[in-house]
Amino acid sequence: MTAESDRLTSQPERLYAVVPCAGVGSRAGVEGPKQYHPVAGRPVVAHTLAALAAVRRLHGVMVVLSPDDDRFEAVAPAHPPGWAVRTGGASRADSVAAGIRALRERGAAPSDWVLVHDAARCLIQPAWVDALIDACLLDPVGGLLALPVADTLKQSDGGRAVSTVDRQGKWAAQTPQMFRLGVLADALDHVGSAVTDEASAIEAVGLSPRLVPGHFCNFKVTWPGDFALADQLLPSLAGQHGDMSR
Ligand SMILES: Nc1ccn([C@@H]2O[C@H](COP(=O)(O)OP(=O)(O)OP(=O)(O)O)[C@@H](O)[C@H]2O)c(=O)n1
Ligand SMILES: C[C@](O)(CO)[C@H](O)COP(=O)(O)O
Repeated sequence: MTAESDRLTSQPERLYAVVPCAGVGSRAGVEGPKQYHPVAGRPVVAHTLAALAAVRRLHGVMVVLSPDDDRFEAVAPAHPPGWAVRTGGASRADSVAAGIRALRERGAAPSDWVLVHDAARCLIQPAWVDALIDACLLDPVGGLLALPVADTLKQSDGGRAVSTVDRQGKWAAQTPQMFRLGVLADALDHVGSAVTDEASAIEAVGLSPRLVPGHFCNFKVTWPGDFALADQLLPSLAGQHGDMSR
């Protein structure tokens, strides 16, 4: 750990990140898992980890890899030993639960905060993570970066629009998503593997996560065209860390 994180050990509650990095990227159309595909000169996950490493309030970043991952160490040689585990599961929720268990084994407490961030959201900027922390640190539940839906929403059937869905009050969830470690662990245990984000698990136990406006560039690399878009955006984002506006 760094001198900065040593200083933080005197704080009653610590903040940790869990980075699920065990997916296969079946929609991305590239060879191998998309988190290792290069964008702007580095693998996707290397950008993600560099941004999180610059968030000074994070005490540690736990990366969850697939059991057969043989690329991580070469891609992130500076990542602290013991802070990457090969216990990723069949679903994202399983991988996140494994990351939380690994944090517990390294001394994290139920009252500590955990910020879960997709390895595949490689455009994340430290200032956006800090904005989430600032908004959630005093919140009784925690919350997530998200964007109000800007487009008209269609319900489809067989490739045709059959109705228009009211977009009022609808937000698109991003990551990081920040909750108390113990509450999140129990919620994930309660809902099982099928939920696609942490907020879903928290909602399922009757709590309402805070929605913190994110940035449209914080998209998840999902489709083949997303690599080229990330390539173009990453260099220009690096210079404007403080700007959450669009
Ligand atoms: N079993 C899984 C599935 C996903 N993830 C991670 O969760 C994040 C978001 O998931 P997604 O974009 O759906 O990744 P993939 O499952 O890799 O992609 P796809 O659904 O296209 O196969 C990614 O960083 C991915 O590596 C994970 O750790 N474990
Ligand atoms: C967590 C997430 O990135 C929020 O948008 C998303 O839910 C992941 O979903 P996926 O089904 O793994 O793509």
